[in-house]
This record gives sequence, C-alpha cells and structure tokens, in this order.
Amino acid sequence: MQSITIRRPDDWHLHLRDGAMLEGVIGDSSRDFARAIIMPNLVPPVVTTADAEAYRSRIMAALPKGDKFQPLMTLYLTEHTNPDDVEAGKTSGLITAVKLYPAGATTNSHGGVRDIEKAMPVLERMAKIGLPLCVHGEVTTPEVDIFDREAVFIETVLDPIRKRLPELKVTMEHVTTKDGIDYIKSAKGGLAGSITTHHLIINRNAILVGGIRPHYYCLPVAKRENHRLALRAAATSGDPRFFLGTDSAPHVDPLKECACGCAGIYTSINTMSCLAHVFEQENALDKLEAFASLNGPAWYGLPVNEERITLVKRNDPVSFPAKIETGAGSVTVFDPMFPLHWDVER
Ligand SMILES: NC(=O)N[C@@H](CC(=O)O)C(=O)O
Ligand SMILES: [Zn+2]
Ligand SMILES: [Zn+2]
Repeated sequence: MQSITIRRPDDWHLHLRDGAMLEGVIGDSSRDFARAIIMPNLVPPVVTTADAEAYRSRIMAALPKGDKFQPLMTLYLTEHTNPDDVEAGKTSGLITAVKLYPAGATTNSHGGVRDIEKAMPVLERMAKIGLPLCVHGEVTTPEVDIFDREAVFIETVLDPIRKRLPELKVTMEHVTTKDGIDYIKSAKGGLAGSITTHHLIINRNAILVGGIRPHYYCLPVAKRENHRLALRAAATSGDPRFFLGTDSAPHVDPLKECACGCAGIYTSINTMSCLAHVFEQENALDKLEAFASLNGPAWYGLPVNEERITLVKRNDPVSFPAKIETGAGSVTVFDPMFPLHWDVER
C-alpha cells in the first residue's frame, strides 16, 4: 500500500463562522490541521482586537475535546480601523494578519474598504511593524466582468499599494488566475499566495455545464482551464511563495440552492484526500508537504508543526458524507467528481 507521511498541515485561509455552524464544522478542521488563519467576515465582522479575543474564545470553546488546534486570528479592515489597536493585537500575539475585503466583493464584505486611501494609515503601520495583509483580490467595479476582476485588481489596486508600501507583506488569497500566479512570481519579495483545494480541481465548467451547480460557486469564481493548470503547476512546484488556504466556506444548503445563492465551497473534511490525489496526478507527492505544511509557516514566520500525519492510498474509494449536519442546517461537502483513494490515517 502506498503511503506518505508529512508534517501536520495548516490551513492559511478558513471560515469557521460562529454559533451552531462553528460547532458543526470545527472538528473537520481540527482533525487534520494544526492551525488555521481564521477569516473575520462574521456578522458583525471581527474589527477590533477585543472582537478577535472574544471570537477566539468561542472557537476554543467549540473545539472537540482532546483536539489541539490553534486559531490564528485576523482583523477585518475597515475605513475606521485604528492603527494602535492593530499594533496592540500584534504585540499581544493575538493577531496574525489583517484582512482586506473590497466592499461588496464577497460574503459579508459590505463593511469592507471602499476608498483604500482611508485605510492607508493602518497599512503604513502594518508595514512598519511587519504585520501581513491578507487580500481578497477582486475589484467590485460593475463594468468589470466577474472573470476579469482578479486581474484588474492586481493592476489597479494591489500593484499601486505595493509600490507605495514596499515593506508591506501581502498574501494574495485564493489566487484563481494565471495572472495572479505570474504576478506573485514576478515580485521581488513581500508577496505570496494561497491556493484553495477546489481551484486545483474545478474550472468554470463545473458550475455551468449541464445545469447550474451552486455547490461549485465560490468567489473568486473558478476560471478557464488554462488558469486551473497554472494554479496546479504553482502549487505542486514547491515554490515557497505558494501554500494551502482551503477557503472552506460553509453555507447551509437553502442559502446555496436558491435564486441568488451564496458563494462558498465546503472542503475542510476532504481537503487532504483531494490534495494527495492532485499531487499524485502531477507526479509531485514529494511537494505536498511544502504546499500544505512548510511554505505557510515560513511565510508567516511561525515554526513548522512537529507532529506528522500519514496519508494512505486505499484500494477502495474513501467515502465522505455528501452533506454534514450542523445545528444551523445541512452543508454540502465538496464533490471532486472523481473517487478519492487517499485517506488520512487516524
Ligand atoms: N470564498 C467564498 O466564496 N466565500 C467566502 C468569502 C471569501 O473568501 O471570499 C465566504 O465567507 O463565504
Ligand atoms: Zn475571499
Ligand atoms: Zn474565504
């Protein structure tokens, strides 16, 4: 039987939500992952260090007994964020990054940033103290086609910010285009990118061919096949600038299966099985540890995990539930549309 042992992975972009949903999903992350960067787009969002402290306590309270899981907290950047509060959050060790949502770009982003000038004092402080900025990199301009929004963001928002603040560390999250990959590779430093599980597996056909499939809809939306291939090449290359951020984003089924469905794909439960499959297909199982367990901590200046996990390839497909049941309702699990044979040994 084929198997591979790697350092326990981390998830550098995760939505855990709150309340009954948090309780329903956290075990799927803490089972396989040691740490995760926790997204702050709750309702209301996590905007102050005090909010993050309280949210962290709720996460720790929801954690299954015996699981060791470290939530790495982020702040939701607004036009009123106080640089002193951000600095205090970093100094105390609570805050790992600040998250930029262009207002209106994605789920619960309406309180995000409209005018980047208003956020400059915070960004300047972050550059000074070495606190990374995590970015949802899409413009919201109505005239820009949704499939072009990442490329236009890079050119019109991200590159100008990085030229003004070369010291600012920026994580381009959930990169979905070859343009994003090329931009990260061309940078002389200070820039890295997270890649999701699902964007390595689906292109936009998954959402639209043969009927509209809301469980493959997320933001940034999956692009054409050439972009998916660029993501796969980057993720499996071992290049330290690319690492795993699942962007596992649970929404209850009624909010996905309706006339105006929410964006988000739930992958926490089967991400490691999917990734082993992808890396094996690319003849790059030896690069899985770099992508899932080494490159992220190096970028965020954190130690790598000492624990190991073993993935084994089983003859029979491993079964995952089609849906998980949470106290908030059922959540459909990402279906990669091929059988999964790799399994995390428990
Ligand atoms: N990725 C998504 O499609 N949705 C995320 C938000 C985000 O990461 O943009 C969510 O919070 O639901
Ligand atoms: Zn996002
Ligand atoms: Zn996300």
